[in-house]
Amino acid sequence: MKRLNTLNPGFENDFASLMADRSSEERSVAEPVRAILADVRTRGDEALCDYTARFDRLTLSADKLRISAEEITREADRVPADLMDALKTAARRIEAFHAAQMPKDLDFTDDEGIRLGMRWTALDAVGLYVPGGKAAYPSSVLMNALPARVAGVQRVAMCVPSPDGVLNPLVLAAARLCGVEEIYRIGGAHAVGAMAYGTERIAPVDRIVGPGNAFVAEAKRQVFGHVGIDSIAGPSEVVVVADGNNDPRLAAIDLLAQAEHDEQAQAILITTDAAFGDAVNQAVLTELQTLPRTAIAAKSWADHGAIIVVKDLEEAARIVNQLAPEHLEVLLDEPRAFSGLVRHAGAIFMGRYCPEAVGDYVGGPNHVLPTSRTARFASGLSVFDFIKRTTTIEANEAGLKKIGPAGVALAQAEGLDAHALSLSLRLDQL
Ligand SMILES: NC(=O)c1ccc[n+]([C@@H]2O[C@H](COP(=O)([O-])OP(=O)(O)OC[C@H]3O[C@@H](n4cnc5c(N)ncnc54)[C@H](O)[C@@H]3O)[C@@H](O)[C@H]2O)c1
Ligand SMILES: N[C@H](CO)Cc1c[nH]c[nH+]1
Ligand SMILES: [Zn+2]
Repeated sequence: MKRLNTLNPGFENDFASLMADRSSEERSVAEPVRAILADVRTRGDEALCDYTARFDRLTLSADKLRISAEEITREADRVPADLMDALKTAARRIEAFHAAQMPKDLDFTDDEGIRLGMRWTALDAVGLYVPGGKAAYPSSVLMNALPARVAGVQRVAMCVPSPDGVLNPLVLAAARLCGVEEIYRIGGAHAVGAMAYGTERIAPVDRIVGPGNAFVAEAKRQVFGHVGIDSIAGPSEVVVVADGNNDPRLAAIDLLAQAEHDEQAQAILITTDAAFGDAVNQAVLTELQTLPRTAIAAKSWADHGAIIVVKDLEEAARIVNQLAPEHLEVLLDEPRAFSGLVRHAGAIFMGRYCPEAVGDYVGGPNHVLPTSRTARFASGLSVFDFIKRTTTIEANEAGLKKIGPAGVALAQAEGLDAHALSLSLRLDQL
């Protein structure tokens, strides 16, 4: 864990190295991922089976890549009723929030008599990545699949690894709840490659969405352009902004809630109170002694964790904006005022009773969020990742007469004579 204090002379250097930390890790997986993607493109299903044996310890033949309808039913039926109720509560809230996002088409005639429009169309085929290496993520099934369903996507395929061949009943129950039937038991970069390029058994999709580890995030980055992606939603991150008026244990647990996802996850505390920072660190070390996922969380905290002491909340906000974290938790009396200063964060959790875990499961907004400072330009998953726009222009003689001559002038200025003629020949007929 790094300790930083904005009053220390070396602060700028320390902070720069904290920010560089994320990108150096991404660079280290770029070459292995490139090789995996190239191999999947060349050898298709055979490569998928080889990588699944190597990384997930599961020997497969190509005809077993897809999880059968019988397996889905068998596993999903094993989920106890109370857990199904929890899943339905989450699904209801997530679906309602995403339904509220759906935009309206535009259709109007402007002052010059031209009818203009913009209509939204759902994508034909999307691929959902649901992580499953170090933990199972039924919640990510809901977060991926429900916006796709709300948007009206026709074909929804899903990849989820099953380490050692073990299927997760709740993951399959969540898929069934969302109407997802095309599910492949593969993960990692090779699953992303399969959905992007297609193989003998897996038809390619138009866009790949969903979170994953560094290999998955890098694979999505590399297939972008061939297919669309939502964002770089890699190893989890949280920045907790807290004054000294908090329970150090709660702040510590909130940091560990992200650290326990992955050794590469990053949890950062920013505080105006140095003594509180020390107390939180002590509480982290205490909690690590009993948390079941200690090995992962302790490595994340040791390698990527940080406590930054700032002189005031304005300084805290400036640092948050530079970090552009996936999640920002604001443990202050006036969280709304502070969040007004924040321009770059995937999602903000406001108030002492709104830990980030609310958003992971039952808040409603999506938990698939941009990491590695990409919240400077990217947003969390939403219905907008499953729809696209087409604009329309409709002009009659009167309209063309009004706006056509300006078009002719601009076409001639660009030296594009056929463009100019396309307009002027029609104008000449009027
Ligand atoms: N940003 C978000 O929105 C968000 C949401 C949920 C989870 N997450 C993150 O998703 C990740 C989930 O990671 P996970 O590991 O549990 O599941 P995962 O499915 O993302 O990754 C597991 C797969 O990675 C591949 N893999 C493992 N080691 C490899 C290697 N050395 N070379 C190539 N491929 C390899 C394997 O195929 C394995 O099945 C965590 O980092 C978590 O923080 C992010
Ligand atoms: N915090 C993760 C996003 O970084 C999402 C998640 C799912 N389950 C638990 N947490
Ligand atoms: Zn989480």
